[in-house]
Amino acid sequence: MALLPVAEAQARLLAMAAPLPPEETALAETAGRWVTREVGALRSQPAADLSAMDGYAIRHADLPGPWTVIGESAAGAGFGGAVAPGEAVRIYTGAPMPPGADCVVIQEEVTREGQRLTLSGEEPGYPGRNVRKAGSDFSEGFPILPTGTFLTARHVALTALAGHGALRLPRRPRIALVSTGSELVPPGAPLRPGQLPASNAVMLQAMLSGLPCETSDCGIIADDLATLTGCFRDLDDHDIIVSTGGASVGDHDLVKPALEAAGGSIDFWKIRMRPGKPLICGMNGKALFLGLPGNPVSAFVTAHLFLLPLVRHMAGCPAPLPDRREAVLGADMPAVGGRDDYVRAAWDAEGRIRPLTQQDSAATLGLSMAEALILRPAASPAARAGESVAVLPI
Ligand SMILES: Nc1nc2c(c(=O)[nH]1)N[C@H]1C(S)=C(S)[C@@H](COP(=O)(O)OP(=O)(O)OC[C@H]3O[C@@H](n4cnc5c(N)ncnc54)[C@H](O)[C@@H]3O)O[C@H]1N2
Ligand code: MOO
Repeated sequence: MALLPVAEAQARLLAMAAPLPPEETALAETAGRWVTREVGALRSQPAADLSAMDGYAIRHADLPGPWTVIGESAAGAGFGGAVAPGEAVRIYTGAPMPPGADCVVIQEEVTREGQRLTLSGEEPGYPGRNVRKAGSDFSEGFPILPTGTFLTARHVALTALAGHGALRLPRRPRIALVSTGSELVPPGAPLRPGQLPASNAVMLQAMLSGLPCETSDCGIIADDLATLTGCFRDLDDHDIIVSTGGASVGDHDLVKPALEAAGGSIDFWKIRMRPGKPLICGMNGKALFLGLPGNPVSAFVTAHLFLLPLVRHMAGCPAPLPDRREAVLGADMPAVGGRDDYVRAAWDAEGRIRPLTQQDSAATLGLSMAEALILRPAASPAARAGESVAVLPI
């Protein structure tokens, strides 16, 4: 069977899903999610001309004073009247400018005796000095969050000031993680000969932890067709089912037959990549199904290239594929075989990218040291240090 190119497999996977329907999301829950419909300001900010400093609101034309203080304007409680020639209003940062006044002299530059105010230092240089004009940040109706915005703490502040208490954002996908393999036991559990701690589910949970999704670990399922089939059947209320292990061609690799026996379907299997070739993609009821290879490095690389983009896509991200950039190679690399090679690599002191020595797809120590994957397309000739290569930061 011909292996599917990575880009084609990614496109097919993303085409199988759409951003999930929106739900009302409290502002405190919006960071790390994407806006799928432009959001406009419900109010102008500031709503009125406000003082930017603590001092006295005056008319610039009255400089250099003196003035008679006729009242006070504090944030939340403005001055009821207007400022006439020769008058000043005590004012605080964030308080509304009284009508008639057009600038603020800061309190450090004036001397006050009773209601009499005189300039003792520097005058405000121009009309409008120390005043925030109404709408100078943004005006009502302004599109503060264009479609596709990735929401950060900065956007949350903006959105609150624009009058919103919540946003309608795609619901977070619910993801079920299934570790297949009769040899596996939970991390930290006692091991009998031949047993192995299951690392993939905790790794995937860590990879997904920064993304808007809900992850549940459905535990370890033995390599038994009936058990695995029952497990997959029970999970079709999730948005994404992710299994690890059992994706290849051995007699105990049961994910494909179990998915089919559960009523699911396979869309594609086997990708032109190393590691990660046996990746399975299909549907199980309404759930998207990703069968990642069991080898920890293969599971990591396929999750980086397929699972995380799928989650971002369902969460409304307009460009869900992993970041990719050019870097200078710090060491020679051999010619590449028939699959795109995702080589675990780290930056050297000169800022060049160097492949790590240990490239086995079961070697987690090498994976832990990697800072990026060098992408070497299938059939590439040998590359020399100093050449430019494509790199995916991880
Ligand atoms: N004859 C062939 N053999 C293999 C092929 C092939 O094309 N023909 N493909 C190889 C490739 S490439 C990969 S990758 C592996 C992956 O196969 P599976 O997805 O079926 O993985 P398993 O056999 O179940 O496990 C592989 C390896 O990883 C360990 N494992 C499994 N799950 C976990 C887990 N949750 N945590 C930690 N380690 C796990 C498992 O014990 C095995 O050692 O197949 C090649 N074979
Ligand atoms: O594709 Mo496998 O993931 O080489 O080990």
